[in-house]
Amino acid sequence: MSAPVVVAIDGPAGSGKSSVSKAAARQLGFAYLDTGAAYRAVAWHVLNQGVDPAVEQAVVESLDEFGYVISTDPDDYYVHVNEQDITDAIRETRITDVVSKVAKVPVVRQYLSDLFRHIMATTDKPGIIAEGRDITTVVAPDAQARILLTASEEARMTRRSAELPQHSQDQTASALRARDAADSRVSDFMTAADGVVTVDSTDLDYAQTIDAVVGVIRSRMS
Ligand SMILES: Nc1ncnc2c1ncn2[C@@H]1O[C@H](COP(=O)(O)OP(=O)(O)OP(=O)(O)O)[C@@H](O)[C@H]1O
Ligand SMILES: Nc1ccn([C@@H]2O[C@H](COP(=O)(O)O)[C@@H](O)[C@H]2O)c(=O)n1
Repeated sequence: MSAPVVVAIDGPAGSGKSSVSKAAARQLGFAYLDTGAAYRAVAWHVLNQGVDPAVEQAVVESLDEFGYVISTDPDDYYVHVNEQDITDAIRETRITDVVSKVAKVPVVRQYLSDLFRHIMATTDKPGIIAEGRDITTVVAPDAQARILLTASEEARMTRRSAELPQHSQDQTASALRARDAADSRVSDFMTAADGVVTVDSTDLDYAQTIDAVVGVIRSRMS
């Protein structure tokens, strides 16, 4: 069997990485890997164990008990830790607020990056789309298609606010800015590295963005 096509997509919070990657994977019959979900799962696990996410050594030790399973089927998506379904729990604000603290721990990054590479290499689908912050640059710099999915800060805030009507727009905007600022200290997902194609969705609707991403992937496969 030939090696799967690997597609790497990075971008800032709210740029559409998860929703667009999942839809593109469905269209192409590919697997879908949400790497942010893994960092969120570590954050959930750390809090669940009563560990302070700011204490690096304790976060690293918590990985010993981290029984992580993620689905890569875009039509049947779930995240489990130690057999508990945390698919929805990892989207809670209490997780989003601390995830950058665990994501900056080098041992956590190495542990998860190895796991991502293993999942990519062993997919039974003809290809896999992995999205996150450092997939084009660190996790899979040799991917067949590498995309930076961006949108203006204003567009990203508007989209995220629509998902969180219970929060004020100011609250949502400052949380998103703070997370991008913290994550930017670890990975560069605001500028495209050499060979990475930028798709700017600021003036595209959701369907147009999926078409643009699928178009880039198909162009790299032919
Ligand atoms: N081009 C677009 N036009 C309008 N809405 C969009 C577009 N792309 C994505 N969206 C919507 O924007 C919201 C944010 O998208 P999504 O959650 O996929 O972003 P993300 O980059 O994965 O964010 P995060 O990194 O914070 O998890 C979703 O509600 C999604 O449906
Ligand atoms: N490759 C990645 C992916 C994610 N992160 C960290 O996880 C957080 C959650 O990611 P979402 O895409 O689900 O919003 C993100 O804020 C980063 O802290 C990462 O470091 N590298």
